[in-house]
Amino acid sequence: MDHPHKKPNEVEQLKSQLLLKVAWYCLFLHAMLILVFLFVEVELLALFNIFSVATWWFGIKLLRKDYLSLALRIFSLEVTAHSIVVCLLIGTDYGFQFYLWAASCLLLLDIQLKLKQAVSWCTAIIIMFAYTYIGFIPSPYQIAYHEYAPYIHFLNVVVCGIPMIYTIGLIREITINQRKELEILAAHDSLTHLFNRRYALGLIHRAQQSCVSQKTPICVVMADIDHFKRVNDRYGHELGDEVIFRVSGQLKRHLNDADIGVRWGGEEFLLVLPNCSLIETQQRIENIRQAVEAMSFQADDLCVTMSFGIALWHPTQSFESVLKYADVALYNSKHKGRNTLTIAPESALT
Ligand SMILES: Nc1nc2c(ncn2[C@@H]2O[C@H](COP(=O)(O)OP(=O)(O)OP(=O)(O)O)[C@@H](O)[C@H]2O)c(=O)[nH]1
Repeated sequence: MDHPHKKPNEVEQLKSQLLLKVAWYCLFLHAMLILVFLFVEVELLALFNIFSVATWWFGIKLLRKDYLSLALRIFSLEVTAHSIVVCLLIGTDYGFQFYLWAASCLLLLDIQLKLKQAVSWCTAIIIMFAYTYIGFIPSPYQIAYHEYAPYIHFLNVVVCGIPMIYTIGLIREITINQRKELEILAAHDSLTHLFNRRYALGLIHRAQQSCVSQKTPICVVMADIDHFKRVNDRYGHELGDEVIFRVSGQLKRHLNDADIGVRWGGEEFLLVLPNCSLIETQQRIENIRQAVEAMSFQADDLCVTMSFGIALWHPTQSFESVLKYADVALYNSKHKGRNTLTIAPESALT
């Protein structure tokens, strides 16, 4: 069984890789801080930073083993505890309280944490940040080189700002990518990557309107793989799927950018060819027919052919009517013995 903290998908993998870089950056930062605190003679904090380096090291190990959520919680806890301890010891002059903002960002990246929980924790951390200005001064420590406090403060704000910008940027990137993926999934058939029926209807409508306004022809083609049931029965469903996939590949190869290729049903396809006359359509479909017939498969004796029904879409016709004409023409192709194309007689109307 999967560990509840184990990452589930590709997005999380990307997040994990990027976080690994941040974790290394933090590990080196804490290692540097050991020297800084020794230099300013706050040995207790130097000691705490050794503990921090060990925590980041452990977190990196967790990330490498794909325990992203657990690693994020440990990082966030470390950053929170560290900021509070530092502020308790040396006050807020040095700006270490800003690491509490970075801790919140880390928590927000943990998608296994429910939004309510994440927001509650982050709110608590930010309240703690605000409280450091009231309750954590004056500093009990007399620090050497106190005059450098504003510069360290400045540096800390910059260093903390990076994870914040980074987190928001990462969330933005993930959201954009996921939206693109969803759009593609919603528009396409998963086996053939042709448009699915529901999405294609809008495209077809727009293409037809554009052809009507430009007074250019548009053709509708129904295409169906011949005796496909036999392919499934004889060679199995898996090879049947491969046939559908390869046939779709041939269709796509012969379509232009403006054309619309749709998986209309199981082994049935709809092609809409804007700005294409009946003669041109006939020629292009004949090329597809020949290309499909010429395909070879692992099973040597398997020969795949397709039948087509072509209809010219007159501006006054509805989509339903032209589809019916193309469908009847396809039926006629099947009736004629298959592996052929038929033009709907209604196409001759002007
Ligand atoms: N492998 C596979 N088979 C499918 C898929 N979708 C539909 N089918 C099968 O396609 C077959 C279609 O058969 P029919 O409609 O009888 O038509 P046909 O055998 O192609 O005969 P004709 O159209 O008359 O040449 C059915 O057996 C369906 O189960 C699919 O996605 N994958």
